[in-house]
Amino acid sequence: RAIYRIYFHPLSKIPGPKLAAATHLHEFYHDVVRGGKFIWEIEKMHRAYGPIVRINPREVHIADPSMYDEIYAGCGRKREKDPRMVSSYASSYAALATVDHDLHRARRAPLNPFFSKKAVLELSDVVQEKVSLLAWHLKRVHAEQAVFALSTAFTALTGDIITHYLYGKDNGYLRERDLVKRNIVWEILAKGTSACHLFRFFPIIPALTKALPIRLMRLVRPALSNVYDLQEQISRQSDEAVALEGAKRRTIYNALSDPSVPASERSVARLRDESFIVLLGGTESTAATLTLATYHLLRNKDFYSKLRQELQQVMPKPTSEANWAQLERLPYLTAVINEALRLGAAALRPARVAPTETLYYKGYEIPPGTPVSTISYFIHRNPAIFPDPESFTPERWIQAAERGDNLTKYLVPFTRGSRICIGMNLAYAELYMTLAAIVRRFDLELCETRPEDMEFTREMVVQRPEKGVWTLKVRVVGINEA
Ligand code: HEM
Repeated sequence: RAIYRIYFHPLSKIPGPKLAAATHLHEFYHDVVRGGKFIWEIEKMHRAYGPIVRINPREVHIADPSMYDEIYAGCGRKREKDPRMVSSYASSYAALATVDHDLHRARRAPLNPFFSKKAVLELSDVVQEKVSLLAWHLKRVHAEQAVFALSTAFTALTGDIITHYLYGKDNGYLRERDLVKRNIVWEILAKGTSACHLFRFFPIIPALTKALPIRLMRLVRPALSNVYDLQEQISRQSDEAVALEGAKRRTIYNALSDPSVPASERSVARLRDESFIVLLGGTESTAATLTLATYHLLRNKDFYSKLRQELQQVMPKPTSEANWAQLERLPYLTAVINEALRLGAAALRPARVAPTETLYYKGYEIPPGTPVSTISYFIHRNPAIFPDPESFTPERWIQAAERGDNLTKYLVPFTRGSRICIGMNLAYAELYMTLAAIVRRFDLELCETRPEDMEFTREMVVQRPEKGVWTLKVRVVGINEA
């Protein structure tokens, strides 16, 4: 089999190491055994073999932005997911994990209306309410002179916003004094995402786990109790949401269980998986981006004061409120957010499959049905596009705009095409409104946060440091009220 894969397989002409072409064990070792390290092997392969590499027996990785819109195509061109890749999400009925192009479109359709720019702007008050609660915590820890885990607070903020979208009622994470106490989502993200690579290689594990009753699973694998808690919570909240007759706002859950959705798509499994992914997807990445942005703003106080000065244009008083539509016109805030998305976005390998098209790249032919990927990390760290790529430099976006360069075409944290992140507009609203509210009013200082706590060394769908999750702690040293 290895001989066939290396010499006779349709991908045998694609450059790459023979070991990677012969066996999946190479990837298994680096991602499962070493824990999310295969991304660095891919980086080495590109250094040795150029922009197109066969990274395993069946997948091609291309680190060239000019191919991005071919791989992540939209406009009616069919793009499917790789069945082997989607099992890492352990939620096979969610749109995110749906392989087939047409079924994905059908599953995404009821969700779309909630995430258009107009819909997100109309729900600005939901975001604003949670941002105000975060401000309440900042005032509280200022009075107590306490160290504050801001990264955890961001997870509570985004978790509360997305549960409000899902069920019309938030989970109350921000209402707790101890922000971790009831936040199961935070716990799953902090401890559970390391299983993503194992699930990819052994999809039977999540499938079995879901097929068995939760009560039995609690006995078989007690270590996953937080996942079961969340599953039970989702079922409970789903029931409540349906019972919420005459709710002021239509929720995502109502839309998924609407009679206009085909009966086969209204199963408990479908609703549970979609809610689970929207909840996790809507919590982690935005909170991580807020964490990274704040970390860099605090490491360089010039960035912080420059941003505060700019914010005064739309927030004359420190307590003024501004929505995303007002804030997105501010070039420096936009540059800070772009830079945080460039450096901090999810590091997953979002493979796409063109089921009926042959793709061509520099004389190489990629047959239909081949998983092809580009990890955004490689585009975002390309020094020809972003000189000194590791440095957090908001000014690069301002200078590019002055030169008339459209640098944003290389910013792909949400991917593109038919499978682009559905929550992109909500993420932007959260990023703009939260950063603005913090920077305009609060003076913060970094504390108990080492550079290695914020370093990306492991890919677990999202970026992870060597140990645990990105952790940003601060002290509130001043509050501007006048
Ligand atoms: C900075 C914040 C965010 C980033 C960087 C991000 C990134 C991504 C990426 C890269 C994908 C594609 C994954 C793949 O191809 O396998 C994706 C999909 C998705 N994201 Fe996000 N995301 C963010 C925020 C959100 C938010 C706030 C939500 C809330 C609803 C969300 C929900 C989803 C869902 C449901 C999908 C699947 C879409 C589909 O397959 O049609 N994300 N996201």
